[in-house]
Parts: sequence; C-alpha cells; structure tokens
Amino acid sequence: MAALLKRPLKLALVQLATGSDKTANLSRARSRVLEAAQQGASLIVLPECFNSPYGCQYFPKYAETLLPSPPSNEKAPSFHALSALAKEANAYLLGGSIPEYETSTEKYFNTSLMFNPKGELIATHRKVHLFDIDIPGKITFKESEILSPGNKITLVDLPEYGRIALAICYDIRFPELATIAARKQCFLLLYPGAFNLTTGALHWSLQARARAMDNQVYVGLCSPARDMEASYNAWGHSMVVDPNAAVMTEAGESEEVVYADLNEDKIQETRKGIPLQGQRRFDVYPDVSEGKIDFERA
Ligand SMILES: NC(=O)CC(=O)C(=O)O
Repeated sequence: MAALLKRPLKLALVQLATGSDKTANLSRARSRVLEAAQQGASLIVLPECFNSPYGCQYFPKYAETLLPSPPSNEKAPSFHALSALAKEANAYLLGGSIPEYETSTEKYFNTSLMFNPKGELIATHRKVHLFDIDIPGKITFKESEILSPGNKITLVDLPEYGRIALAICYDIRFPELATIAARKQCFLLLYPGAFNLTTGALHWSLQARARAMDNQVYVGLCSPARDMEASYNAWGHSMVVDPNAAVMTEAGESEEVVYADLNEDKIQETRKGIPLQGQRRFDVYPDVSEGKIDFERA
C-alpha cells in the first residue's frame, strides 16, 4: 500500500478560551499558535468559532466577508490574522471556523480556513450539516435559523505530508464524509467542533473514535475551552485519536494546547492487522466514495 503520510507530523490542537472581544480572541489565538509552533507542531488547529462566541445570535455580528478572495482587511480581519500567523509560525494553520457572510447571496456560513506556511489560503470548508437539534429539557439549537449549509467535501493536499479532510463539528455525525475522505487517501480527518455538556458527554469521544476505527485514519477534534459564563457551554476535551481508535491525547476543559505525533507506521500496522481495505463488498452494497461527489463547489 502506498504511504498516506509521507513523513512524521506533529499536530497541535489549540483549545482556545474565546470571549466576546474578537480582537482579544485573535490575539490569544496568536500566542497559542506561536507556542505550538515553538513546540515543533507543523499543523496547528484552532476551534470552531475561535474568533467569536458560538450561537445564532452572534453569527451576523462577527461575520466576515471572504469573497472575492483575498478580502480586504476591514471586511475580514480574521482571514488576515490567520494568514500572517501561519507565515510567522511557519506551519499549516486551520482557523477552525469563523462566521462568514457572502454578499452576493446574502447568506451566512460557518466556515473554516486553511493556510499554508507561506500564509496562502489553500482551502475553505463551509459546515455542510447544520446543527439543528432539540433534546427536551437539555438543549435546543437551530443553526439553520441563520446559517446556510456548505455543499462540498473538503480534501486538502499538504505536499510534504499527504492528504487531509476538513469538516466542522456536526459534520462528524455523518460518517459518509469520513468514509469518502478515507477512501480518497486521507491520513487525517480534522473536525474543529463545539459539542456541549449534553452531547459532549454522550458522543464526543465516541464519534472521534468511531470515525477513526471505521476508516483506520487519524482523527483530530478541536473544541473551544469551556466557559460556564457563556450562553453556550462548549464541551472541551479536544483530542487526537489514532487509526486503531486509541485516544493519543485529550485536553481537559480549560484553555490548553495538546499535541500528537502522527506517523505512517501506525496506519500501516492497523490496516495490516485488520485489513478492511481489501475486504469491502461493493458487490453487496455501493461504494459511497464513487459517483458524483462535490469536492469543488464554493
Ligand atoms: N455544535 C455542533 O455543531 C454539533 C454538536 O454539538 C453535536 O453534534 O453534538
């Protein structure tokens, strides 16, 4: 089997404490990303809504306009901060997500931005599955009241390392995305995400481990730190899971950076021991990674 991960990679997840001051959020993100780079991380991830509080009431106020690209500094300060930071850190940087406003359609999206070490934007992912849930007495949330969904699967080639997939939070609950990404040769699935005290306790770790186990790839989930004063209490517990579904590292609830060293051997060893790749029965059920799949649409 050809190598999926061409050389070892140190991954850092920044479990950022975010508040209502966007400038302060960006400045905190900068310190933590530079700290991770100093520790040798070459792929650094910030959480979902790292520049704003998480909640439908906040999306319009914090939204930035990214298109046409490159946007102006005035319309997209987070875009420019991330670009400069990736360059300064000399690392790949995933700005987990920011609220985005698209002027031409007058729509809002929950969008992540990936920059290379030169500070160039190399991918964007708009959350495909919007977080609309209603668990009586626990949590009701309806992103679709404000947001529109993205409509593509996002795979990104990092020339020195290999291919990764980006998705956001609720997207993890739809295993088709992960299966397609793995079958398209990704070695890592990254999900910036803000589960909450109800769904986090139930499913955060389970989802991460399940996507890793089914697909025998690395999985990273990066949450904001928990803030009990906020209107939405993020679960925390950012984690990296290995291709054999073991948790490699897990944050607590506060601001923290966690690290994991990813390598090809672990993928090979897992797939050699349990060789799912060659055992699929596409004569019995369809291959979801074949056929018309949108990787490109904005
Ligand atoms: N916040 C989300 O998008 C998803 C979530 O909290 C969950 O799936 O649970």
